[in-house]
Amino acid sequence: MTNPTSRFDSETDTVYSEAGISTEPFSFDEAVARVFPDMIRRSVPGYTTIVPMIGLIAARFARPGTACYDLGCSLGAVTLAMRHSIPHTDGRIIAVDNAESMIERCQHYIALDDGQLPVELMCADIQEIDYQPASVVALNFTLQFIPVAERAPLLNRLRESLEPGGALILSEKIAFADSDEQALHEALHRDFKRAQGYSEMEISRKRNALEEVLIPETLETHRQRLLDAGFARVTLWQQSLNFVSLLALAPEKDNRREETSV
Ligand SMILES: C[S@@+](CC[C@H](N)C(=O)[O-])C[C@H]1O[C@@H](n2cnc3c(N)ncnc32)[C@H](O)[C@@H]1O
Ligand SMILES: O=C(O)C(=O)C[C@]1(C(=O)O)C=C[C@@H](O)C=C1
Repeated sequence: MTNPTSRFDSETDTVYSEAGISTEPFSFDEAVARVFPDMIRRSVPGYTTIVPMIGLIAARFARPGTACYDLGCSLGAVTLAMRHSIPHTDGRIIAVDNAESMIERCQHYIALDDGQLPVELMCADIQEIDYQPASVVALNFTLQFIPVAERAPLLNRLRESLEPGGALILSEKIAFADSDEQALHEALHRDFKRAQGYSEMEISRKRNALEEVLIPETLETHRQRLLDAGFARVTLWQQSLNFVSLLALAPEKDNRREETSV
């Protein structure tokens, strides 16, 4: 299949250029949605590899008759990757985002797509919806925008909605406990953005805008939170600089159900 990240017709991201907008905190508004494919590709090292790989991972874990979630779906890149990799059509992908400008565009791309697996779009807060029995849940650079104290309750609920052996894919920008390592990764990420054509001003403005909006945590914090939520195995399957993706697997046997049934 073609890489879903190349399906989107995107304008060049000039949101933080001279001609662009100001010093407001970052938000997923109309201006961002319009340039989003270009913005995320040029800001997140590894993004164009991670998206089709999530399709492959979903194909291994998706079970007929269950839901696959794309949480914080933006324009639906992960939804399309899953839709074209999952071999069955008995089930559905539920794609959720609380930004109207994203969901409207996502709707457009799903309508253009010829995949057979049903897709349901929801404009909603992923913390507030009821979850259906699921075999795959993807959070591709979404949890980092949820307030830190609310991350564990959300992951606990997602773990509960997963079928035995189900998979949660968590991609995040991470922080480092060691200040020298943190500084090194920040410098390398800045180099990456510069190599993608962003100016010093664009890089600095976006950094300021994201300051209290995107809160990165360490890899260890993410790993421990997933284990605490009841995942049986957590494995790092991708890292590019300070951007990682983890695969967390629900236990094959649902211990909690067994405990309550005796
Ligand atoms: C970095 S983007 C995700 C990129 C996307 N998953 C992809 O692979 O292209 C983060 C998305 O999460 C959404 N988001 C943030 N907080 C949310 C929440 N509480 N509920 C639903 N969506 C949320 C934002 O609107 C945004 O579209
Ligand atoms: O950390 C940065 O500088 C980023 O630009 C990262 C990031 C992300 O990880 O979501 C932030 C906002 C946009 O959605 C695209 C990329």
